[in-house]
Amino acid sequence: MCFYNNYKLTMDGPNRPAYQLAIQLVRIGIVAVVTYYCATWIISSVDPTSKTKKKAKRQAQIQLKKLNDITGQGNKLKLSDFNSYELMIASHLIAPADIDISWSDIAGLDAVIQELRESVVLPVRHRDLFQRSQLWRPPKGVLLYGPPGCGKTLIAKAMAKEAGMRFINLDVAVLTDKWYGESQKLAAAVFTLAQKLQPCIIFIDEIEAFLRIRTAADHEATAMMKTQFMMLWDGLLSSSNSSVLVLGATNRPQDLDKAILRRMPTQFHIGPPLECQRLAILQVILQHEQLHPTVDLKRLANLTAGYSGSDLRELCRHASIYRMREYMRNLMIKEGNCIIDVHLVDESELVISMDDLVKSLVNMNLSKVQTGNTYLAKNIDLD
Ligand SMILES: Nc1ncnc2c1ncn2[C@@H]1O[C@H](COP(=O)(O)OP(=O)(O)OP(=O)(O)O)[C@@H](O)[C@H]1O
Repeated sequence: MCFYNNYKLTMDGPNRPAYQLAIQLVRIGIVAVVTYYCATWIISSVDPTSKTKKKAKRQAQIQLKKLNDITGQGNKLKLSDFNSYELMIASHLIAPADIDISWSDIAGLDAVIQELRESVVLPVRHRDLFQRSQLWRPPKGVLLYGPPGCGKTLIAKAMAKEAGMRFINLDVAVLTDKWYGESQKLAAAVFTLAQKLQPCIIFIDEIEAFLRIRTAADHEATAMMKTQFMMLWDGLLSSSNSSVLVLGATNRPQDLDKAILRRMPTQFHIGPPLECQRLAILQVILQHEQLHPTVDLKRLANLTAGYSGSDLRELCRHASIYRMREYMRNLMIKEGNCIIDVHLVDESELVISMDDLVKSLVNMNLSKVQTGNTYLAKNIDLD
């Protein structure tokens, strides 16, 4: 008993503070973990971008998986290789296999296509050969400029597809995050992501909205972001082994900062289509449609001076809808309000006629005149 008491005294004596200390440490640990999770939860519920970030992460996951499905085993991309800013940008990623545009979908721009194939696509596809000379390397910046709806986005996508390049369709609104500091991190992420994914195109539509001439009225954060964007771009320019291309499209090249124009030495004007180009565009748009023998595309091309490719597409779409509506109207008169069996649809009655196209043209001209776009008001001889 005496021995036990002595033992307890000696063991409890020195051990007691250590035991207390251990208890304290465990308590501190628990409080730290609880505080961390509470703080994270509060920050994420207060941060209005947290939902967007989660959504972007999910989207990025899908896109990266798609890329992995077509990449070799050794080059698999892992979600953990990217930080949260890169994932925000990766949600705007398009894999070449997902691009449904090829050169054959673009009409009337053969000279531009030829030049882009030789200056950008070939050096990317035959990298080893073109690495031999500094002067053969593809440009790091290309600018497509011209009026809206004339094929700039089509060219960008077809180029990415043919060159097998990953395509970041940069949504500038993502970069202009109102949370100070975020914009710069996102701008940096655009380039680090592109480097990780190369060969890669960073496509910036309406680039003038983002990189317009710097003025004293610029917000400090915007000015810093622009400067940083240019610095990162310079890093790209000085790197000899990166296959990243910044491709900008604009309707207002005069609004672009001179420093940006200097970084995009290869520039192409995609102008309003001429008559022969309009004919080629109409042929491409209507290539899979059934046309009545009365359809005269040459005449239509002549009547559509001032129309962009996008206007021509709208014209054909409306004509096709008129045909469909007329068919439905006649059917309703004949059959009453019944559900139509698609197998019994008489295809010959859905053939687009010249009258449908001219009717669509007259209506479009009218709406253009009403909206002040009078250059399209060409008198149409309906006979
Ligand atoms: N050269 C063309 N060949 C075939 N289709 C064309 C052509 N140009 C335009 N189109 C049609 O017009 C649509 C819009 O073209 P696109 O988006 O490339 O224009 P854009 O120049 O990028 O316009 P924006 O400046 O408004 O972005 C295309 O989806 C296509 O249907």
